[in-house]
Amino acid sequence: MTLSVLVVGGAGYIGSHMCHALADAGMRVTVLDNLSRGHADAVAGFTLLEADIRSEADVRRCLSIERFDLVMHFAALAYVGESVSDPRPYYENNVAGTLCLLRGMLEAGLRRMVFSSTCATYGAPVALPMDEAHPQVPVNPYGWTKLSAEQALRDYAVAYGLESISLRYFNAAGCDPDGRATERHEPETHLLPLILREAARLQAGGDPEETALVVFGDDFPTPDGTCIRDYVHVSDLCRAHLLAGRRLLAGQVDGAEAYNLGNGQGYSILQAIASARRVTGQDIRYRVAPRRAGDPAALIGDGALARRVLDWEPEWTGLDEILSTVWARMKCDGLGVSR
Ligand SMILES: NC(=O)c1ccc[n+]([C@@H]2O[C@H](COP(=O)([O-])OP(=O)(O)OC[C@H]3O[C@@H](n4cnc5c(N)ncnc54)[C@H](O)[C@@H]3O)[C@@H](O)[C@H]2O)c1
Ligand SMILES: O=c1ccn([C@@H]2O[C@H](COP(=O)(O)OP(=O)(O)O[C@H]3O[C@H](CO)[C@@H](O)[C@H](O)[C@H]3O)[C@@H](O)[C@H]2O)c(=O)[nH]1
Repeated sequence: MTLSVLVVGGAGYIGSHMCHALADAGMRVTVLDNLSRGHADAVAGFTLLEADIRSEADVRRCLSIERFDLVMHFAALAYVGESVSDPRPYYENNVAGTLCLLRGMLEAGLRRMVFSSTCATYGAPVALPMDEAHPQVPVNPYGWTKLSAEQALRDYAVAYGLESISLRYFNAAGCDPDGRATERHEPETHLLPLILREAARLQAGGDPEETALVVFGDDFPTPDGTCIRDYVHVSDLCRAHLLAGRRLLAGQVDGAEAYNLGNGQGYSILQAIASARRVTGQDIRYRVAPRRAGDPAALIGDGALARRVLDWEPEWTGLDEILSTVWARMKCDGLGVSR
Protein backbone atom coordinates (compact mmCIF):
# COMPACT_ATOMS: atom_id res chain seq x y z
CA MET A 1 0.00 0.00 0.00
CA THR A 2 1.38 3.43 -0.91
CA LEU A 3 1.63 5.68 2.12
CA SER A 4 0.33 9.19 1.72
CA VAL A 5 2.04 12.14 3.40
CA LEU A 6 0.86 15.74 3.70
CA VAL A 7 3.89 18.03 3.69
CA VAL A 8 2.78 21.28 5.29
CA GLY A 9 5.17 24.08 4.30
CA GLY A 10 6.49 21.78 1.59
CA ALA A 11 7.27 24.56 -0.89
CA GLY A 12 10.01 25.94 1.39
CA TYR A 13 13.66 25.06 1.67
CA ILE A 14 13.59 21.95 3.87
CA GLY A 15 10.04 20.95 2.90
CA SER A 16 10.84 20.83 -0.83
CA HIS A 17 13.81 18.57 -0.13
CA MET A 18 11.49 16.41 1.97
CA CYS A 19 9.07 16.00 -0.93
CA HIS A 20 11.82 14.41 -3.02
CA ALA A 21 12.97 12.22 -0.12
CA LEU A 22 9.41 10.94 0.41
CA ALA A 23 8.90 10.29 -3.29
CA ASP A 24 12.25 8.48 -3.41
CA ALA A 25 10.95 6.29 -0.57
CA GLY A 26 7.87 5.42 -2.65
CA MET A 27 5.38 7.59 -0.78
CA ARG A 28 2.64 9.79 -2.23
CA VAL A 29 3.27 13.46 -1.52
CA THR A 30 0.78 16.31 -1.20
CA VAL A 31 2.04 19.80 -0.36
CA LEU A 32 0.09 22.41 1.63
CA ASP A 33 1.71 25.85 1.48
CA ASN A 34 0.53 29.45 1.33
CA LEU A 35 3.62 30.36 -0.73
CA SER A 36 4.37 33.29 1.59
CA ARG A 37 8.01 32.18 1.75
CA GLY A 38 7.99 29.15 -0.54
CA HIS A 39 7.94 28.67 -4.28
CA ALA A 40 5.45 26.73 -6.41
CA ASP A 41 8.19 25.73 -8.86
CA ALA A 42 10.16 24.17 -5.99
CA VAL A 43 7.49 21.47 -5.83
CA ALA A 44 6.78 21.10 -9.55
CA GLY A 45 5.55 17.55 -10.14
CA PHE A 46 3.94 17.27 -6.70
CA THR A 47 0.32 18.08 -5.86
CA LEU A 48 0.31 21.59 -4.37
CA LEU A 49 -2.63 22.81 -2.29
CA GLU A 50 -2.29 26.56 -1.91
CA ALA A 51 -3.68 27.09 1.57
CA ASP A 52 -2.97 28.79 4.87
CA ILE A 53 -2.72 26.89 8.15
CA ARG A 54 -4.16 29.90 9.97
CA SER A 55 -7.46 29.35 8.16
CA GLU A 56 -9.78 26.67 9.57
CA ALA A 57 -11.58 26.48 6.23
CA ASP A 58 -8.34 25.97 4.32
CA VAL A 59 -7.13 23.29 6.71
CA ARG A 60 -10.48 21.46 6.60
CA ARG A 61 -10.54 21.57 2.80
CA CYS A 62 -7.02 20.16 2.51
CA LEU A 63 -7.51 17.43 5.09
CA SER A 64 -10.73 16.27 3.42
CA ILE A 65 -9.00 15.60 0.08
CA GLU A 66 -7.79 12.21 1.21
CA ARG A 67 -6.93 10.32 4.36
CA PHE A 68 -3.27 11.12 4.93
CA ASP A 69 -1.24 8.55 6.84
CA LEU A 70 1.11 11.18 8.21
CA VAL A 71 1.47 14.95 8.46
CA MET A 72 4.92 16.54 8.30
CA HIS A 73 4.67 20.11 9.53
CA PHE A 74 7.37 22.49 8.25
CA ALA A 75 5.22 25.62 7.85
CA ALA A 76 6.49 28.52 9.93
CA LEU A 77 8.19 31.85 9.86
CA ALA A 78 11.76 31.05 10.83
CA TYR A 79 14.05 34.07 10.97
CA VAL A 80 15.45 34.71 14.44
CA GLY A 81 16.19 38.44 13.91
CA GLU A 82 12.81 39.17 12.30
CA SER A 83 11.01 37.44 15.16
CA VAL A 84 12.52 39.99 17.55
CA SER A 85 11.61 43.05 15.47
CA ASP A 86 8.16 41.75 14.42
CA PRO A 87 6.93 38.92 16.68
CA ARG A 88 3.20 39.14 15.85
CA PRO A 89 3.28 37.12 12.60
CA TYR A 90 5.51 34.61 14.34
CA TYR A 91 2.92 33.90 17.01
CA GLU A 92 0.13 33.93 14.42
CA ASN A 93 1.78 31.52 11.98
CA ASN A 94 3.82 29.32 14.27
CA VAL A 95 1.50 29.05 17.28
CA ALA A 96 -2.03 29.91 16.11
CA GLY A 97 -1.39 28.29 12.69
CA THR A 98 -0.09 25.10 14.28
CA LEU A 99 -3.07 24.95 16.66
CA CYS A 100 -5.43 25.40 13.72
CA LEU A 101 -3.68 22.59 11.82
CA LEU A 102 -3.85 20.33 14.89
CA ARG A 103 -7.54 21.09 15.33
CA GLY A 104 -8.17 20.08 11.71
CA MET A 105 -6.18 16.89 12.20
CA LEU A 106 -8.17 15.92 15.29
CA GLU A 107 -11.45 16.64 13.49
CA ALA A 108 -10.32 14.51 10.56
CA GLY A 109 -9.14 11.71 12.86
CA LEU A 110 -5.47 12.14 11.89
CA ARG A 111 -3.14 11.53 14.81
CA ARG A 112 0.44 11.39 13.56
CA MET A 113 2.72 14.37 13.05
CA VAL A 114 6.41 15.00 12.52
CA PHE A 115 7.04 18.58 13.64
CA SER A 116 9.92 20.88 12.64
CA SER A 117 11.22 22.19 15.91
CA THR A 118 14.51 23.87 16.58
CA CYS A 119 17.46 24.21 18.91
CA ALA A 120 16.22 27.79 19.33
CA THR A 121 13.85 26.32 21.92
CA TYR A 122 16.85 25.82 24.24
CA GLY A 123 18.03 29.41 24.42
CA ALA A 124 21.45 30.20 25.89
CA PRO A 125 23.43 27.03 26.48
CA VAL A 126 24.12 25.92 30.04
CA ALA A 127 26.17 23.01 28.64
CA LEU A 128 27.54 22.10 25.20
CA PRO A 129 26.73 20.03 23.26
CA MET A 130 23.07 20.38 24.19
CA ASP A 131 21.05 17.22 24.67
CA GLU A 132 17.27 16.91 24.84
CA ALA A 133 17.28 17.35 28.64
CA HIS A 134 18.82 20.84 28.30
CA PRO A 135 16.49 23.48 29.81
CA GLN A 136 14.21 25.06 27.22
CA VAL A 137 14.32 28.80 27.87
CA PRO A 138 14.32 30.56 24.48
CA VAL A 139 16.06 33.90 24.02
CA ASN A 140 13.98 35.05 21.02
CA PRO A 141 10.28 35.06 20.09
CA TYR A 142 10.85 32.51 17.30
CA GLY A 143 12.13 30.01 19.88
CA TRP A 144 9.14 30.69 22.14
CA THR A 145 6.69 30.04 19.30
CA LYS A 146 8.31 26.69 18.52
CA LEU A 147 8.42 25.76 22.21
CA SER A 148 4.72 26.64 22.51
CA ALA A 149 3.93 24.31 19.62
CA GLU A 150 6.01 21.53 21.20
CA GLN A 151 4.11 22.00 24.46
CA ALA A 152 0.77 21.80 22.65
CA LEU A 153 1.93 18.51 21.09
CA ARG A 154 2.82 17.17 24.55
CA ASP A 155 -0.56 18.18 25.97
CA TYR A 156 -2.51 16.90 22.94
CA ALA A 157 -0.73 13.54 23.22
CA VAL A 158 -2.00 13.10 26.78
CA ALA A 159 -5.50 14.43 26.17
CA TYR A 160 -6.28 13.36 22.60
CA GLY A 161 -3.81 10.58 21.79
CA LEU A 162 -2.09 12.66 19.11
CA GLU A 163 1.29 11.04 18.46
CA SER A 164 4.15 13.25 17.38
CA ILE A 165 7.86 13.50 16.95
CA SER A 166 9.40 16.96 17.25
CA LEU A 167 12.74 17.17 15.51
CA ARG A 168 14.87 19.95 16.94
CA TYR A 169 17.14 20.84 14.06
CA PHE A 170 20.30 22.79 14.56
CA ASN A 171 21.21 24.97 11.52
CA ALA A 172 19.96 23.48 8.26
CA ALA A 173 22.44 23.83 5.41
CA GLY A 174 23.36 22.49 2.01
CA CYS A 175 21.17 21.33 -0.82
CA ASP A 176 20.18 18.18 -2.68
CA PRO A 177 23.40 16.73 -4.15
CA ASP A 178 21.29 15.60 -7.16
CA GLY A 179 20.30 19.21 -7.83
CA ARG A 180 16.52 18.70 -7.55
CA ALA A 181 16.00 21.27 -4.76
CA THR A 182 17.90 24.08 -3.11
CA GLU A 183 17.66 26.89 -0.55
CA ARG A 184 15.92 29.93 -1.97
CA HIS A 185 14.91 32.45 0.67
CA GLU A 186 14.03 36.00 -0.41
CA PRO A 187 15.24 37.99 1.32
CA GLU A 188 18.06 35.65 2.31
CA THR A 189 19.15 36.24 5.88
CA HIS A 190 21.03 33.00 6.61
CA LEU A 191 24.76 33.14 7.06
CA LEU A 192 25.97 30.37 4.75
CA PRO A 193 24.04 31.36 1.60
CA LEU A 194 25.16 34.95 2.13
CA ILE A 195 28.80 33.88 2.38
CA LEU A 196 28.46 31.92 -0.87
CA ARG A 197 26.72 34.84 -2.58
CA GLU A 198 29.73 36.95 -1.68
CA ALA A 199 32.01 34.28 -3.19
CA ALA A 200 29.92 34.31 -6.37
CA ARG A 201 30.17 38.10 -6.54
CA LEU A 202 33.95 37.87 -6.32
CA GLN A 203 34.11 35.11 -8.92
CA ALA A 204 32.16 37.42 -11.23
CA GLY A 205 34.91 40.05 -10.80
CA GLY A 206 33.50 42.00 -7.85
CA ASP A 207 35.82 44.14 -5.73
CA PRO A 208 36.76 42.30 -2.48
CA GLU A 209 36.88 45.64 -0.64
CA GLU A 210 33.20 46.23 -1.37
CA THR A 211 32.09 43.15 0.49
CA ALA A 212 28.39 42.69 1.13
CA LEU A 213 29.05 40.20 3.93
CA VAL A 214 28.39 41.37 7.46
CA VAL A 215 29.35 39.51 10.63
CA PHE A 216 26.91 40.32 13.43
CA GLY A 217 29.12 40.70 16.48
CA ASP A 218 32.70 39.66 17.23
CA ASP A 219 32.43 40.16 20.98
CA PHE A 220 30.63 36.93 21.95
CA PRO A 221 32.17 34.70 24.64
CA THR A 222 33.54 32.26 22.03
CA PRO A 223 37.20 31.60 21.06
CA ASP A 224 37.16 34.05 18.11
CA GLY A 225 34.31 36.22 19.38
CA THR A 226 31.80 35.18 16.70
CA CYS A 227 28.70 32.98 17.08
CA ILE A 228 29.05 29.23 16.85
CA ARG A 229 26.46 27.06 15.11
CA ASP A 230 26.11 23.35 14.30
CA TYR A 231 25.32 22.96 10.58
CA VAL A 232 23.30 19.91 9.50
CA HIS A 233 22.85 18.94 5.87
CA VAL A 234 19.27 19.12 4.65
CA SER A 235 19.48 15.57 3.21
CA ASP A 236 20.38 14.30 6.68
CA LEU A 237 17.39 16.19 8.12
CA CYS A 238 15.14 14.54 5.53
CA ARG A 239 16.44 11.09 6.38
CA ALA A 240 15.65 11.72 10.04
CA HIS A 241 12.10 12.68 9.05
CA LEU A 242 11.68 9.44 7.13
CA LEU A 243 12.88 7.47 10.17
CA ALA A 244 10.60 9.46 12.47
CA GLY A 245 7.67 8.91 10.10
CA ARG A 246 8.29 5.17 10.02
CA ARG A 247 8.44 5.09 13.82
CA LEU A 248 5.06 6.82 14.02
CA LEU A 249 3.52 4.58 11.37
CA ALA A 250 4.84 1.46 13.14
CA GLY A 251 3.00 2.54 16.29
CA GLN A 252 6.25 2.79 18.26
CA VAL A 253 5.61 6.32 19.53
CA ASP A 254 3.78 6.72 22.78
CA GLY A 255 2.86 10.37 23.13
CA ALA A 256 5.11 13.23 22.07
CA GLU A 257 8.79 12.55 21.50
CA ALA A 258 11.57 15.02 20.68
CA TYR A 259 15.01 14.50 19.18
CA ASN A 260 17.93 16.78 18.39
CA LEU A 261 19.28 16.74 14.86
CA GLY A 262 22.82 18.07 15.15
CA ASN A 263 26.29 16.92 14.14
CA GLY A 264 27.82 17.74 17.51
CA GLN A 265 30.35 20.03 15.88
CA GLY A 266 30.25 23.80 16.05
CA TYR A 267 31.69 26.30 13.57
CA SER A 268 32.14 29.96 14.34
CA ILE A 269 31.18 32.51 11.71
CA LEU A 270 34.85 33.09 10.95
CA GLN A 271 35.40 29.34 10.59
CA ALA A 272 32.44 29.19 8.21
CA ILE A 273 33.99 31.97 6.13
CA ALA A 274 37.31 30.10 6.10
CA SER A 275 35.53 26.95 4.97
CA ALA A 276 33.83 28.84 2.13
CA ARG A 277 37.21 30.29 1.09
CA ARG A 278 38.56 26.73 0.76
CA VAL A 279 35.52 25.48 -1.16
CA THR A 280 35.22 28.41 -3.56
CA GLY A 281 38.85 29.53 -3.84
CA GLN A 282 37.66 33.12 -3.34
CA ASP A 283 39.20 35.64 -0.94
CA ILE A 284 35.94 36.32 0.88
CA ARG A 285 36.09 39.45 3.08
CA TYR A 286 33.58 40.72 5.64
CA ARG A 287 32.87 43.67 7.85
CA VAL A 288 31.80 43.50 11.47
CA ALA A 289 28.52 45.04 12.65
CA PRO A 290 26.85 45.02 16.08
CA ARG A 291 25.23 41.84 17.37
CA ARG A 292 21.85 40.84 15.95
CA ALA A 293 19.17 40.73 18.65
CA GLY A 294 18.15 37.25 19.82
CA ASP A 295 21.36 35.38 18.93
CA PRO A 296 22.73 32.91 21.48
CA ALA A 297 26.56 32.74 21.42
CA ALA A 298 26.78 29.03 20.65
CA LEU A 299 24.44 26.21 19.66
CA ILE A 300 25.86 22.72 19.28
CA GLY A 301 23.66 19.66 19.29
CA ASP A 302 24.10 16.26 20.87
CA GLY A 303 22.40 13.93 18.39
CA ALA A 304 23.03 10.72 20.34
CA LEU A 305 19.35 10.10 21.15
CA ALA A 306 18.31 10.33 17.49
CA ARG A 307 21.15 8.00 16.59
CA ARG A 308 20.09 5.48 19.22
CA VAL A 309 16.31 5.56 18.92
CA LEU A 310 15.76 6.57 15.29
CA ASP A 311 18.93 4.91 13.97
CA TRP A 312 19.82 8.25 12.37
CA GLU A 313 23.34 8.57 11.05
CA PRO A 314 24.24 11.89 9.39
CA GLU A 315 26.25 11.48 6.21
CA TRP A 316 27.42 15.08 5.83
CA THR A 317 29.39 16.04 8.90
CA GLY A 318 32.02 18.47 7.59
CA LEU A 319 31.18 22.06 6.71
CA ASP A 320 33.39 22.02 3.57
CA GLU A 321 31.37 19.10 2.17
CA ILE A 322 28.07 20.72 3.11
CA LEU A 323 29.03 24.00 1.42
CA SER A 324 30.31 22.12 -1.63
CA THR A 325 26.80 20.84 -2.38
CA VAL A 326 25.54 24.43 -2.64
CA TRP A 327 28.55 25.81 -4.50
CA ALA A 328 28.26 23.01 -7.10
CA ARG A 329 24.62 23.93 -7.63
CA MET A 330 25.43 27.65 -7.87
CA LYS A 331 28.08 26.93 -10.49
CA CYS A 332 25.55 24.89 -12.50
CA ASP A 333 23.22 27.88 -12.33
CA GLY A 334 25.93 30.17 -13.64
CA LEU A 335 26.74 31.58 -10.18
CA GLY A 336 23.73 33.87 -10.15
CA VAL A 337 21.76 34.21 -6.95
CA SER A 338 21.35 30.65 -5.64
CA ARG A 339 18.15 29.08 -7.01
N1 LIG B 1 16.33 26.52 8.18
C1 LIG B 1 16.79 26.18 9.38
O1 LIG B 1 17.99 26.28 9.67
C2 LIG B 1 15.86 25.60 10.42
C3 LIG B 1 16.41 25.16 11.63
C4 LIG B 1 15.54 24.67 12.61
C5 LIG B 1 14.19 24.57 12.37
N2 LIG B 1 13.68 25.00 11.19
C6 LIG B 1 12.24 24.86 10.95
O2 LIG B 1 12.06 24.08 9.77
C7 LIG B 1 10.89 24.51 9.06
C8 LIG B 1 11.24 24.79 7.61
O3 LIG B 1 12.27 25.79 7.58
P1 LIG B 1 12.76 26.37 6.17
O4 LIG B 1 14.12 26.93 6.40
O5 LIG B 1 12.52 25.36 5.11
O6 LIG B 1 11.75 27.58 6.01
P2 LIG B 1 11.04 28.13 4.68
O7 LIG B 1 10.60 29.51 4.98
O8 LIG B 1 11.91 27.91 3.50
O9 LIG B 1 9.77 27.18 4.55
C9 LIG B 1 8.59 27.37 5.32
C10 LIG B 1 7.41 27.18 4.38
O10 LIG B 1 6.21 27.33 5.15
C11 LIG B 1 5.30 28.11 4.39
N3 LIG B 1 4.38 28.76 5.32
C12 LIG B 1 4.69 29.71 6.25
N4 LIG B 1 3.58 30.10 6.90
C13 LIG B 1 2.56 29.37 6.39
C14 LIG B 1 1.16 29.33 6.62
N5 LIG B 1 0.58 30.13 7.54
N6 LIG B 1 0.39 28.47 5.91
C15 LIG B 1 0.96 27.68 4.98
N7 LIG B 1 2.27 27.69 4.68
C16 LIG B 1 3.06 28.53 5.38
C17 LIG B 1 6.16 29.09 3.60
O11 LIG B 1 5.52 29.60 2.45
C18 LIG B 1 7.36 28.22 3.26
O12 LIG B 1 7.19 27.56 2.02
C19 LIG B 1 10.37 25.70 9.84
O13 LIG B 1 9.33 25.26 10.66
C20 LIG B 1 11.55 26.17 10.67
O14 LIG B 1 11.13 26.79 11.86
C21 LIG B 1 14.48 25.50 10.21
O1 LIG C 1 24.48 38.14 7.35
C1 LIG C 1 24.58 37.46 8.38
C2 LIG C 1 23.64 36.49 8.74
C3 LIG C 1 23.82 35.80 9.93
N1 LIG C 1 24.88 36.06 10.73
C4 LIG C 1 25.08 35.32 11.98
O2 LIG C 1 25.29 33.95 11.66
C5 LIG C 1 24.73 33.11 12.68
C6 LIG C 1 23.77 32.17 12.03
O3 LIG C 1 22.66 32.94 11.57
P1 LIG C 1 21.54 32.36 10.58
O4 LIG C 1 22.18 31.69 9.43
O5 LIG C 1 20.56 33.46 10.32
O6 LIG C 1 20.88 31.18 11.45
P2 LIG C 1 20.22 31.23 12.90
O7 LIG C 1 19.90 32.61 13.33
O8 LIG C 1 21.11 30.42 13.80
O9 LIG C 1 18.82 30.52 12.65
C7 LIG C 1 18.69 29.36 11.83
O10 LIG C 1 18.97 28.26 12.63
C8 LIG C 1 18.08 28.10 13.73
C9 LIG C 1 18.61 26.95 14.55
O11 LIG C 1 19.83 27.41 15.16
C10 LIG C 1 16.69 27.85 13.16
O12 LIG C 1 15.77 27.57 14.16
C11 LIG C 1 16.26 29.07 12.35
O13 LIG C 1 14.99 28.83 11.77
C12 LIG C 1 17.28 29.30 11.26
O14 LIG C 1 16.96 30.51 10.57
C13 LIG C 1 24.07 34.08 13.69
O15 LIG C 1 24.99 34.33 14.72
C14 LIG C 1 23.87 35.36 12.90
O16 LIG C 1 23.87 36.54 13.67
C15 LIG C 1 25.83 37.02 10.37
O17 LIG C 1 26.78 37.27 11.09
N2 LIG C 1 25.65 37.70 9.21
